[in-house]
Amino acid sequence: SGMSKEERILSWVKEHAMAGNPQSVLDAIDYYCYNTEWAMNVGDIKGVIMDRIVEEAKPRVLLELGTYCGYSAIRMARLLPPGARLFTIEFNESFASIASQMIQLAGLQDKISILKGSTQEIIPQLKKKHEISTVDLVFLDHWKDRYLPDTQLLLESGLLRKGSVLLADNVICPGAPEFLQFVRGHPRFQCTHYPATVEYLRMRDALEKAVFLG
Ligand SMILES: O=C(c1ccccc1)c1ccc(O)c(O)c1[N+](=O)[O-]
Ligand SMILES: [Mg+2]
Repeated sequence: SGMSKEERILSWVKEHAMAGNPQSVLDAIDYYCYNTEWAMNVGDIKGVIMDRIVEEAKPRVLLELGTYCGYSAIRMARLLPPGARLFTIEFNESFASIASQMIQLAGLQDKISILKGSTQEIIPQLKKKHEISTVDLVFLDHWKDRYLPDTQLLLESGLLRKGSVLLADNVICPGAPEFLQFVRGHPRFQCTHYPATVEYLRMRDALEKAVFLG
């Protein structure tokens, strides 16, 4: 009974953002989560680091693991040129519904496709079902113990090409130690660590970028 936290965030955004203005949607989510209720959006501090990495990589096919309310999908898609596409996988039905409405409000529904289901079932289907050859950038932000198995699945599925960028949230907090050890020790990944803070808090966190060398 009653609204979920994610529904409360969505109604705040509907009241305070401007339709068709992605930045105003991001700002409204961040304002609510700084001032009213914490939520696990990547946020503005790590978001600015993400912006730079996406702008440098100029990806045309993006994959996100863990949509939640759509904040990071909107953050990345707002930077993309016409024709670029972002596919985002979400297991939780209510999160997917909230995200769909956020993305609609941002006016980015033509760039973003929400794929409902688990990463382990959807990743192997991407080539056939969504006519994807390889992905240029992957943002990992789902359950932290899935970062490593899903990275291995991406490799096995032939979805990474020379220069594909893996960008992982929360490698410090909550942490993804097995993923970090794997990519940092792997001869075909070039890793960069971006220290930051947990969204809306002062606690330390970081993004890790791992570029596949082919
Ligand atoms: O796991 C949590 C978590 C753990 C405990 C309590 C609340 C959230 C979390 C925290 C910050 C994140 O950026 C994030 O992506 C997640 N997550 O669930 O994927
Ligand atoms: Mg996160």
